[in-house]
Amino acid sequence: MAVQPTAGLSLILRLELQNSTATFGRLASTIGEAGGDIIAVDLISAGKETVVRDITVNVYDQAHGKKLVAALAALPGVKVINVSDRTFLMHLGGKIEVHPRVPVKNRDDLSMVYTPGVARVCEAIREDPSKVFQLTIKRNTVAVVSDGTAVLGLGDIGASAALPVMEGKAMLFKQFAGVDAFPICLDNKDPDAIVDIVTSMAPAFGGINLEDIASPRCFYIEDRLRERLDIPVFHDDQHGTAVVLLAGLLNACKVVGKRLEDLKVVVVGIGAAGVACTKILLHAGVRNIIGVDRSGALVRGEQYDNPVWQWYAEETNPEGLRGSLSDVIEGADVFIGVSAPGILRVEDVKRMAKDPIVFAMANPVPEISPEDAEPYVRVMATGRSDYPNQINNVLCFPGIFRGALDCRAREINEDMKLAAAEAIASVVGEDELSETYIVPSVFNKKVAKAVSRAVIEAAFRTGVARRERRDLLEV
Ligand SMILES: NC(=O)c1ccc[n+]([C@@H]2O[C@H](COP(=O)([O-])OP(=O)(O)OC[C@H]3O[C@@H](n4cnc5c(N)ncnc54)[C@H](O)[C@@H]3O)[C@@H](O)[C@H]2O)c1
Ligand SMILES: O=C(O)C[C@H](O)C(=O)O
Ligand SMILES: [Mg+2]
Repeated sequence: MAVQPTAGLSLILRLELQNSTATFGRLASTIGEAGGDIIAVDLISAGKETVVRDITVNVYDQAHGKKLVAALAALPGVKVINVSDRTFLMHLGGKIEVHPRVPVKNRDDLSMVYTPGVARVCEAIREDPSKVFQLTIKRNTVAVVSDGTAVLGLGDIGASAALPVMEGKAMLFKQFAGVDAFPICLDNKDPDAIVDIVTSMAPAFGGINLEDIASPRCFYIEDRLRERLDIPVFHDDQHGTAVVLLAGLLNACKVVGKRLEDLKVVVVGIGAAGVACTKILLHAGVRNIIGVDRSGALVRGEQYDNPVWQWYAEETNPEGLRGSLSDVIEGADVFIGVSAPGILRVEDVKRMAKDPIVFAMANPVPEISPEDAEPYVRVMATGRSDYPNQINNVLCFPGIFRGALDCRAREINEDMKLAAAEAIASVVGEDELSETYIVPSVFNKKVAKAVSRAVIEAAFRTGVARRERRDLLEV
């Protein structure tokens, strides 16, 4: 599926060029003709006969990058010295590190932060366990836990391969909401073992963000952990996604002038994200939702091995539509994809209702490319950073945990999620709303603040906050 060249695949080509404008001209036009997008040109060294330059080029995909490099290597006067991938360069050595909050400059400091002084702090926590929130990292630290079974849309790629995503989540927690998050990838797929491991490590954390754990195991793991722990347990692919989806849909409906209760919504991919998106939409008042997975639409009366699908079939698809995505998409107002790349065909988009809304949220490659869909849709969104309308759980998880940690919430409940969705939607003013601006940018500093404020309010309202309101001023 064609997507435009982006920074997601950006190459730095170190080239030795013969010192003539003709060489550079040929080089630039070869890159342009091959569909590469030149982002930067840097001079590394200059000699009499040759110069060495770094040319940064965005490409479509790896094959495109290879073709482009081969075309350059074939040019007279051009020698390819090295090709590096900027994304890989950003991952060298990992993306996060731990910093001490107080300096340890001498023996006095050492005897306070460490032995013997630390022992009194330990005793204080033993006497009053709630002091762990004041005297340790617990108050501001979240574990990002994955078993590597549903990493983005890449599937079960294992714990080590999941680590770059979990590090990325940890970075975003810190950058957008000041939350210290730690990536924990478990080389274990036994749901009960995962529950035991996470329960055992919970003392160090103020919250647990489950990430990229495949369904239906993710439902069991989250439910058990919520029963066993007194800190928020939040499966981001379920609830973070659902919150942002609802925020986007609230605003998209304003743009197209439709009401939630009148929509026909098709959700494809009835896994972690699809189930949670459906639940939040039902909660928000959407009545006609049809869920489609690999074997077609889920229909009441059928027997499914997955108990969550059994629930799903009972609660959705009021008209009992059967068949494939193509069969059920006729007349739909909204398509929500949380499944796999390229599964939505242009012909099917054309058969949706007037002013269709398409949220193709599979990562890293959406269900349909915006380039293919845009001519036929009114509002188009993906999960990616390189297109407008990024419906991605990063708009939710930093702020929702910020709020939960600050008021020391026991859990993140339905009211807190709805409040978060409304807060995200409200950051885009009515006068700013448009087809290409239904959710705020991830970089909009108002987002995490608005979300955490709304979440704290909802936590107090629903009685799950463990701090006094007045103490929040100290945060
Ligand atoms: N944009 C976001 O914020 C966001 C958040 C969460 C998940 N996602 C994306 O959604 C996708 C699913 O994630 P998940 O965590 O729910 O995974 P999951 O493994 O829990 O669920 C995926 C579901 O999609 C179904 N599926 C796969 N291929 C399909 C196809 N061709 N047709 C119909 N159904 C198909 C699977 O059977 C499964 O039920 C991934 O691509 C992920 O990157 C995006
Ligand atoms: O990681 C993302 O970009 C969003 C989401 O958590 C996903 O699994 O795709
Ligand atoms: Mg995820």
